[in-house]
Amino acid sequence: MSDDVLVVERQGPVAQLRINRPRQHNALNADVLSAVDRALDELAATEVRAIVLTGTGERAFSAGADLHELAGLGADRAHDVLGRGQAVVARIERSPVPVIAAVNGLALGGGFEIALACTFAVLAETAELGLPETGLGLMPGYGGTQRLARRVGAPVAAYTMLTGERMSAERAYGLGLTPVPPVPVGGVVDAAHDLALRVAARGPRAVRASLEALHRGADGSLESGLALESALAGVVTGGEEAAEGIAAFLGKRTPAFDATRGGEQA
Ligand SMILES: CCCCCCCCCCCCC/C=C/C(=O)SCCNC(=O)CCNC(=O)[C@H](O)C(C)(C)COP(=O)(O)OP(=O)(O)OC[C@H]1O[C@@H](n2cnc3c(N)ncnc32)[C@H](O)[C@@H]1OP(=O)(O)O
Repeated sequence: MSDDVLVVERQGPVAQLRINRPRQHNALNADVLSAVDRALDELAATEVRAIVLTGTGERAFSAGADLHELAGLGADRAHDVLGRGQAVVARIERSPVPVIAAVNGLALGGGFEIALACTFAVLAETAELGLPETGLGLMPGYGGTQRLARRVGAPVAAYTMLTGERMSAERAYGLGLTPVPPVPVGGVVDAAHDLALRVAARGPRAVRASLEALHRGADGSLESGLALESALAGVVTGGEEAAEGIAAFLGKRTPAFDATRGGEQA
């Protein structure tokens, strides 16, 4: 399951997608985004429980949209490709299993926007995040204007977009853009995999339902989110997985979630 521009590897319950255009600092072109879309399709049919997304090398996670591809795009075509690109990024955000970005270096423009759409990110100490588009007469187009403002507030989002100033991994951690402290660049993929394995060891249907509540709840009011949470929590609590998890705790043993049937999909 690999295309040249995207390398897909399975390691037990965890899959790794690696953007593989190191000479262009892993710039995102149509081939990369289409390959990500295909990989998500293929992985949806498997029992994968977490996905790690990273880039080849230690210089860049991704330097953003491919500027060669952007050059000369007319407004209509740009609107079309933006829409397709946004759809792939939204798919990452709404993945039923967590997508963990292992940000192995520069994440600029669309590269930062993709990292923002991931469930969470592990940053290399050398990582720098930025939205340089306005300096090129462009603007963020893969959700950065919306997701960054929702994550850190409009003033920091505006400053990042309007100055193009990059933020360090430490600054991003301080802003809450990552739940874990930055790690040495040589260990960022391993750190993301370790996190993925921690998630993969938990109740898979409970994880999926928790993510579904988080994602779908973000779209509406607190009231509608609470109603969604109680509906999902009801199914999960009444399921075989919860029965196994509780029995394992009371029996002072490790839960065998793999042995539980899908039951009613949460
Ligand atoms: C499902 C279908 C979807 C279709 C999608 C099609 C595209 C649609 C576009 C939609 C747009 C959405 C919104 C997002 C916009 C952007 O992301 S705009 C780009 C923002 N990124 C940048 O501005 C970063 C540009 N790069 C740099 O600043 C520097 O390269 C660097 C990353 C800081 C590294 O510098 P340095 O180490 O000095 O290396 P360089 O010599 O500059 O680069 C090496 C080669 O890599 C090429 N390159 C680098 N970045 C890009 C890029 N973004 N696109 C294309 N190519 C890039 C660079 O040109 C060099 O190439 P050569 O000169 O041939 O060696």
